[in-house]
Amino acid sequence: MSASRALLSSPHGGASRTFTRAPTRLAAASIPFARCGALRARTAILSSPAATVPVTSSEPKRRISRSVSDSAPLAKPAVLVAEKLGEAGLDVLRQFADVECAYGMSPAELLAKVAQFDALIVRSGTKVTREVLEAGRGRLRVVGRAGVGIDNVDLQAATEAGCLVVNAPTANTVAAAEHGIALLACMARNVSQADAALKAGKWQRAKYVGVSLVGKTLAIMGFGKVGSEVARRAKGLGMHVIAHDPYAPADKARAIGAELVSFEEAIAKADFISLHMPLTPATSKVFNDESFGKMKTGVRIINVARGGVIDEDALVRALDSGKVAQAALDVFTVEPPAKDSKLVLHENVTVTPHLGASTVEAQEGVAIEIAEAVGGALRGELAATAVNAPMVPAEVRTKLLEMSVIDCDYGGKSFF
Ligand SMILES: NC(=O)C1=CN([C@@H]2O[C@H](COP(=O)(O)OP(=O)(O)OC[C@H]3O[C@@H](n4cnc5c(N)ncnc54)[C@H](O)[C@@H]3O)[C@@H](O)[C@H]2O)C=CC1
Ligand SMILES: O=C(O)C(=O)COP(=O)(O)O
Repeated sequence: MSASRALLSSPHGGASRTFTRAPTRLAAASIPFARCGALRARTAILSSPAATVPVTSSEPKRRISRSVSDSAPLAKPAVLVAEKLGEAGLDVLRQFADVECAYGMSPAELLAKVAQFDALIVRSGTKVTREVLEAGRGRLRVVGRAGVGIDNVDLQAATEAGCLVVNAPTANTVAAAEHGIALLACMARNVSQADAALKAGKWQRAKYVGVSLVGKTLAIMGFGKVGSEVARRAKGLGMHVIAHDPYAPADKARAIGAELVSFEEAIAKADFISLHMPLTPATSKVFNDESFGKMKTGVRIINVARGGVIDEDALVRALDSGKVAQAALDVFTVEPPAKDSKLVLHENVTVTPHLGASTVEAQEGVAIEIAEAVGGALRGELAATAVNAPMVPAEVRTKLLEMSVIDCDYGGKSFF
């Protein structure tokens, strides 16, 4: 059985499982999905009509998670929320689960607790390691990442443990893009340095002459959801936007007025470079001594993606030499960074403590998005935002379910 199939069928089925299919659908029907508006479309599978209609005898008998029997006693699944989640999302979770919020746990506390839960919800501050997933083995079956980046979750270990990982990939896009633009503008005009100086009683107008954005070339590295929103906004500021993304379609870039170029061309031509790729083995430390060496002298760098895409020691060297004039960083290889971090303390560096997704609106959206995703995953539905199992569009899913009925009738095998 493939890993994804293993995830979608029950890895830990058995009589101890009392979260049964039909009752949880009733619970799902009581979730106030209507308030989720646009999120609903994006999580089509989780909230599709197929997901909320009562189970009928014609529906396929395969797959859905830990069915014991339709008459088995009901027990709500238990969900552990390890980092601050918006109230709206907690409300959604409480419709179908017993929810415990345990913010600020140490890794040891998380290890000790995780086995008592069916699902764990984290943001970027919790490392869901192999150890955590092993500790949860036997009960934990869903990890929800309330945000985009899943570099803090050991996906391989999750798959091996039969644990589905879902994220909330859309609700914080605009917040992250707006923060990128905020850092770009603040850096160019020395806002944080001038603010600190003035608060310290120094009126230093000559020291804090900035640079203009209009007419400058901005290279967007990673032209996905956030990168393309940054591009749109930068166009509005009169910047010339180029982008590098090995997987982005050229027509998507063209429609925004950005030109897709190679990595080398992007870093060589840019006055400003804004990073928006995920942290993966392929992107780890791609900004290093060699790549800084190929940039224009005086280039300015914004990072709202992940600290790990930059070799931070190399960036300090590039800042010290003047190769990089300024950097504006929301993310760091180790968070929080050391108090004596040369990078954070550098006078040409503007920093924020991983605030990209931290707007009221984004946090509410992310909380609802992840609560829906976790609910759907616990009900055994194909998750639209699964990151270690295939995503299946709602219309394709409907077709597959039809085929699955036929398949069940003729031999009992499942396509999922
Ligand atoms: N600071 C913060 O609070 C936030 C940070 N993020 C970070 O931003 C990243 C991007 O988020 P989204 O745009 O929503 O994700 P996305 O998946 O929509 O976009 C990522 C893009 O990067 C591209 N990419 C992959 N490998 C690449 C490479 N080697 N070079 C260039 N491009 C590459 C992909 O093709 C994709 O288009 C997330 O992975 C996360 O780490 C996201 C939201 C908030
Ligand atoms: O969504 C992301 O990738 C983020 O980096 C946001 O992180 P956070 O949920 O604010 O800890």
